[in-house]
Amino acid sequence: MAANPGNKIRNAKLVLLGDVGTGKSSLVLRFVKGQFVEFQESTIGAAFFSQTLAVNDETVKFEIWDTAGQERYHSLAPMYYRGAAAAIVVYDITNAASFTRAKKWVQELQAQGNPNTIMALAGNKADMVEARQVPAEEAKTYAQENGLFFMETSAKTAINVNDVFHEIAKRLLQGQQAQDTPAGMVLNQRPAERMVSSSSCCS
Ligand SMILES: Nc1nc2c(ncn2[C@@H]2O[C@H](COP(=O)(O)OP(=O)(O)OP(=O)(O)O)[C@@H](O)[C@H]2O)c(=O)[nH]1
Repeated sequence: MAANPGNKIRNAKLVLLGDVGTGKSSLVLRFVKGQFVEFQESTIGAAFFSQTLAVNDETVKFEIWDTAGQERYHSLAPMYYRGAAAAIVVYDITNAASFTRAKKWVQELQAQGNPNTIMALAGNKADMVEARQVPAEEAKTYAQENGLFFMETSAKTAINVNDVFHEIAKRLLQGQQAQDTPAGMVLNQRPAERMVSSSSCCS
C-alpha cells in the first residue's frame, strides 16, 4: 500500500551479519534492486544500501550495512551493529557450520549490541531443500528461545525476502509507538515514498 504524502519517514540502521557465502549481499540485492546473481562477489569490508518501505501510512527508510562474512573482517563488525535498530543474522540452510556461526553472532549482539535491536534470523537458500543440513524446526526453536523472529528465505527465488524487511519495519514502528525515542531511529517529516530510493557504495 502506498503511503500518504507528508507522512513520517523513520530512518532505521539495519545490519546483516553471518558467515561467508550465506547470501547476505544477495538478500540485500534482492530487496533493494529485485535482482539475483549466481556469482555474487564476496563483500570486502562492508557495503551500504538504502531502501524505503511503506507500512500502512508510515515509511521506514532502511540504512543497510551489508557486512563481509570473512573472518578477517570480524573486528569491523561492531562499527556496523552499534546503534543498529535491527539486525538480520543470516545462515545457509545447506551449511550446518553457518548456523553455528549465526548463533555466535546472536551471542555477540546480545552481549555487545543494543538490547532494543530487533533481531531476525534468516535461513537463506531455502530453494535448495534437497541439500538441507539445518532443520527449520531447530532454527525456529532456537529463534524463539533467543528473542529473534525466524524466516527461511531465498534470495534466488525471492521467497520471504521482502517479508523479513517488512516484519522488521512493522516491529520498528510498533516499538516507536511504545517508546518515545528508540535507539537507532530518527524521525523526519518528508514526502512519502514506497521502495523508491536505493543506493550503494563502499563494496
Ligand atoms: N541457490 C541459492 N544461492 C544463493 C542464494 N543466496 C545467495 N546465493 C549464492 O551464494 C553465493 C554467496 O552469496 P553472497 O550474497 O555473496 O553471500 P554473502 O553472505 O554476502 O558472502 P560474503 O560477502 O562473502 O560474506 C553466491 O554465489 C550467490 O549467488 C539463495 O537464496 N539460493
